[in-house]
Amino acid sequence: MAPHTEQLTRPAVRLRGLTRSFEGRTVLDGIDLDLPAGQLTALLGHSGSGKSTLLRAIAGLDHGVAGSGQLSAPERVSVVFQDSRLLPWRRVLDNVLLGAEGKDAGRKGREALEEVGLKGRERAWPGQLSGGEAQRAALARSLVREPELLLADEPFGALDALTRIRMHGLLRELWERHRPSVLLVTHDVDEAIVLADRVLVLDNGRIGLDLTIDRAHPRSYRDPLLGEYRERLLAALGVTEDHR
Ligand SMILES: Nc1ncnc2c1ncn2[C@@H]1O[C@H](COP(=O)(O)OP(=O)(O)OP(=O)(O)O)[C@@H](O)[C@H]1O
Repeated sequence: MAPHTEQLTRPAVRLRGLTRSFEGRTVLDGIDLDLPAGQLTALLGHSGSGKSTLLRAIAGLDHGVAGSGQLSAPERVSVVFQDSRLLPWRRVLDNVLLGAEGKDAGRKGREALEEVGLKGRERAWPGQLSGGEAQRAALARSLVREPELLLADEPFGALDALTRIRMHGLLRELWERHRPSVLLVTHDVDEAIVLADRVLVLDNGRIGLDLTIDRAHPRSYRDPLLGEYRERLLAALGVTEDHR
């Protein structure tokens, strides 16, 4: 393959035989996975199935955890968690700029805050933000680094239903504008279906289902054609009619 072709088709993340275990208990059991550059992928799985373990491995945040296998990921990676992790003693803009370098970092930080709808809140303290606003600031902080890969671990899990729906729109919008590869860990099947182009289910330490969601955006939660995907994902998660 010519070098430039390889460059174009090279996945952003490549895992081969990835294993991770804690105290002799295997959590990830030989995962093979490619995440193509620029794709928005969601990762579902039961509580304790290893979603965060996988995300932390890809982020390189799991030093000291026992494991093996091959893993390659881009250099510029941003991670967003369920809580915003803003430093309470720094103003919002200063939080966004933490670790950002270059003489135009300030301008980029202001632009990122404007993109997430926080223009005018640059000098606010994190304690003055609502939960949704704090997550917006966390997204702005991740954007400023212009990540090739955005890893998001249940970023909307602590938000109320209405705010969550707004944040879905924002994430999709930001993704369309910047096109990073995204791996979104979530418990919410509908969130996965509405946002992602591909949904993975982690089961018994492996990728149990790898589903392409072939519907145009923006998607509606009420789209009956999404129902079929929902059924398949719920079945893969072991949720049957009796459990609903
Ligand atoms: N640092 C650790 N030490 C010991 N065990 C751990 C550690 N981190 C994770 N585990 C265990 O590994 C398993 C997978 O945890 P992980 O947090 O990856 O699951 P998860 O799918 O993200 O769960 P949830 O959806 O509840 O957040 C769990 O049984 C957990 O107890």
